[in-house]
Amino acid sequence: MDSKWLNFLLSQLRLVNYENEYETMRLLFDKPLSCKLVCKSAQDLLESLKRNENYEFLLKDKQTRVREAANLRKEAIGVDNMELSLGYANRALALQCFGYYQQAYDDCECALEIGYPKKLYPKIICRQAYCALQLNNAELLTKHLSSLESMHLNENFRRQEQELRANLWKLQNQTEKTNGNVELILKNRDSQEIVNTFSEIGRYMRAKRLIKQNELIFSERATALAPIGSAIQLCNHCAKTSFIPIPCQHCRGRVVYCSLACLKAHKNIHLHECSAYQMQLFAHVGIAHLALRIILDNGLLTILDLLRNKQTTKAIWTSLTEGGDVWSNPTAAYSESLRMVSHLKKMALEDVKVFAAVSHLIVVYLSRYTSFFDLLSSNHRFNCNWELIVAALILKHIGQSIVNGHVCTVIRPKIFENYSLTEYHLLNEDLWEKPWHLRRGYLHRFAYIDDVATLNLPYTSICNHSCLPLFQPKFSGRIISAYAMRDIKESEEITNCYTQHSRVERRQTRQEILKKSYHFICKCGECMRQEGDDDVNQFHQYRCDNEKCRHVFVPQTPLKWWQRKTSNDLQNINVLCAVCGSRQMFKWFYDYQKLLTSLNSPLTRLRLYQLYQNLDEYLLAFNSCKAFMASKAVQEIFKFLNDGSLNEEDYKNLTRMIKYSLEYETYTSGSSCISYICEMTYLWDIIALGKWKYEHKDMNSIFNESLIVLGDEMFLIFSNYYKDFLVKS
Ligand SMILES: C[S@@+](CC[C@H](N)C(=O)[O-])C[C@H]1O[C@@H](n2cnc3c(N)ncnc32)[C@H](O)[C@@H]1O
Repeated sequence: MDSKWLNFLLSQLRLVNYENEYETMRLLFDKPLSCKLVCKSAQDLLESLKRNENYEFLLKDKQTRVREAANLRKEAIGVDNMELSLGYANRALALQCFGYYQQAYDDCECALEIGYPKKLYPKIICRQAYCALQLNNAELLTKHLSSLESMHLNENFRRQEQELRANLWKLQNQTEKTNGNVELILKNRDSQEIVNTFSEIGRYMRAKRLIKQNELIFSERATALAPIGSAIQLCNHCAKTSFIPIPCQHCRGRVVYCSLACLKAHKNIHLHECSAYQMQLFAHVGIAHLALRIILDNGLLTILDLLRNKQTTKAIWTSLTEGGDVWSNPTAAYSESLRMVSHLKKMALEDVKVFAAVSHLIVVYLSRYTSFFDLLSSNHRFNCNWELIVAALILKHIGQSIVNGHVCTVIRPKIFENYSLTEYHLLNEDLWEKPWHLRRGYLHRFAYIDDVATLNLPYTSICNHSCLPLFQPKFSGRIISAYAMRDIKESEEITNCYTQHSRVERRQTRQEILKKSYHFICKCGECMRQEGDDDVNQFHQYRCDNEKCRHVFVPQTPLKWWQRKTSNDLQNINVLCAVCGSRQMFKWFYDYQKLLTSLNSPLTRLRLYQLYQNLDEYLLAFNSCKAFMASKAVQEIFKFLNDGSLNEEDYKNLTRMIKYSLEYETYTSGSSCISYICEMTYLWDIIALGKWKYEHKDMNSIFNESLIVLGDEMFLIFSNYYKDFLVKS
């Protein structure tokens, strides 16, 4: 964030005691002179962001720009609308040939929308009609056939039209699928209830009846989401990660959608964000982006009716805060978000001031670059300071998101080298046999975990914390589903785990995080146990590498020393034997690490397997470091899988390493979690290639239990792979 602007703003914000969001933001909005100055400085900052962006874009050489433009399809520079529409139409054909009919259909729509040449209409309408047929959509097929009727068609298109018409009758009797099931699942909350303690602990969730292991406890659709990092692999509306992108025309493809339906559904939100994306504002504001989305996405505009009789700014604010009529409204979805807890009061004043500055900046942005405030004012009879209200709400939602925001963590394929927008994994022909069916030996490309978005989930957020998780979350786009990890008794509290759980992180570290970010001292069963760290320590047993000692010990700190990023960091590791006090040399680790960079040679791989086998001398029981080393080697060696250069010895050793990692995952986190599934992809590939035989009954139970946490599209990819290559092999 620009330090000159921030310093100036902080100097103007004379916050001595934090009272609430409204009073804090009033300090920036109420005094005319200072208000003018701070607005001007925010405006200058936004203009400079915009200038920098344009300048950087112009700096790129022409070739890069043309390539980017071609990738984005809709970039304004270098490509006119006609070229763009032909680009869409061509991509539609490619997608149609590949079997992505909905995506192909959407691309035809885009082409038509931006000026596809009239004389070529029969071609694109026939294409749409064909896709409609494949999608079993009789209504659309009828529509396109009737527009073809009024066109002059050459012999080829006339024949196509007749074939399509002959197929129409087959469709007309088919019943339409509905989304009723999804709606039902989202509303089904009958196994749990919410209790309010009216104390520090606040509200919590408890079971109303016995909930069985692996049972779905509840589902919730995020009211808002904000992409993490580069958004180009995430549909900004539904949060899917496997799709063929339709980018926004105006913000250089920084916002993409999985379908035209999502683009349209997100239109009223993006309307207020497009300019911000153009100037890359959201790259600077962190969690405040989610706060803004909570307001834009089914937020403030949905409750204007409830505010219509409030005559003053203060009256509006009062109704939105604790005890107010809108705040307490049991039916308004936005009220659920307003009721989430926030700890701004307990935070350092300096932090609150920075959040207030960012809230102010976003309001200046909305006011100068969008019509958001016109919309609010025109829908309200009285003259109120909406800028102040929105700034206070952004600050409120920032405070809430810090404590309640959920990270959407999913499995997805590793981004390919020289990645560009056209290389979305669904379009990568190396991977696919046909849509959603991978080629044999390619499942391990999905062994990556990524945080793709932050989500606002007011219902899930009611769950308090405990250090041993009770449910496993499944993220399918922006829908979270919570599955019981064990039987939950009637009246038992249904808790979530906000940190790393007690089998992978020690009590003190967990407690520090919870205190710092969530402002409470955890007294859960795990934290209160006398021998609280035994569960995690059992996975960190070493034999001292000092020849004179050789005792077994558990290091004090750092526990996961191998996670250091650079080799320099690794050299500075200071792990001491708890018995003799000598610093561990970890020669066995460094020798192993060195080999990881040259595994293209079978001899190096053989040497690595020997070193791996010798690890038991230093790493005891189920050891976290050994699991890390196994997983790392498997990852590296699998880079040579698809070019056929691995031999029988490799497969034997790989299988041994993968099984170790899987067992380690089962002991620490269980088999229904995405880190287990990542390790499992390697084993499935080995099985698919016929290099390891397994018991069908074992595999079936793994299949049923583990994949429960995969989002819908990943589930489809994994289950297709299972049916295509594992059941048959
Ligand atoms: C996501 S909210 C949980 C729901 C919250 N109790 C409510 O009333 O909305 C997180 C906050 O709840 C409180 N909390 C959660 N777990 C707790 C626990 N185990 N002990 C005490 N307070 C807890 C803390 O104030 C924490 O910052």
